[in-house]
Amino acid sequence: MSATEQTAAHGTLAARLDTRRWDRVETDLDAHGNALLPALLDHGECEAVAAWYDEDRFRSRVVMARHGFGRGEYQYFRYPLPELLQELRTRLYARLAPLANRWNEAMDVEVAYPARHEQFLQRCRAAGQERPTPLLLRYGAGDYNCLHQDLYGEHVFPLQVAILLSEPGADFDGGEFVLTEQRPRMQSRVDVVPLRKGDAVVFAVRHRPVRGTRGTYRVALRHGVGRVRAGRRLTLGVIFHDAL
Ligand SMILES: O=C(O)CCC(=O)C(=O)O
Ligand SMILES: [Fe+2]
Repeated sequence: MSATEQTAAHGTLAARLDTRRWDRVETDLDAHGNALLPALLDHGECEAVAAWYDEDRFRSRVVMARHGFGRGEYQYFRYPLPELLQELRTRLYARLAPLANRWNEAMDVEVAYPARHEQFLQRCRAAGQERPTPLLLRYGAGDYNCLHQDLYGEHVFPLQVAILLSEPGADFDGGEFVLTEQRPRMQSRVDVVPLRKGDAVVFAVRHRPVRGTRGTYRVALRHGVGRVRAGRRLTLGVIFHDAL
């Protein structure tokens, strides 16, 4: 079955996104700084996207060990993005922009995000952030991704999405997606997100607002991937701001 036929079997991406409980996604993001979107892609789509890794679709490749980022590698797509990825990026942005605006208001950040992704990309471009940031990551046995934040310039959209393309327990072991939160004057807290093949996680890029007894404060987040114990693990990363 082709990727297009698989999409038809699972409903169009637009229909799949429309039937999600976005109110619950927002509740989870507000409470935990991350939310699971189960089965965002079907297995056929995951395999098709994973196969892109060996195709000529990228502007650059990063070997993580060379930069102290961990072990494994990733590639940044070049424009134009593959249609499925372009559609994911545009549609997810539109769903998440209202929450991003609410978060900024809560954190007293005077940046408002436009309703459409293309309008936000124009703002990025005007500041020299023109290079696409969506990426495909590939890990083998022994690989991991150190805790980090995906910041690429002055303009930052506060949420991003990662989609697991491989099946834990079958394609790989270990390799858990983890998030840490650094709260002011407190010890760090960790959250492990139990992703299956095709599931996505939406998470805070850098900060999120937390309501305390004396008003709202800002918590700093970082994300990473624990050591892959065996097999191969691929992820599609959807970041909404472009890079310098
Ligand atoms: O491989 C992963 O699950 C993490 C990928 C990542 O760091 C990202 O999408 O920004
Ligand atoms: Fe990342």
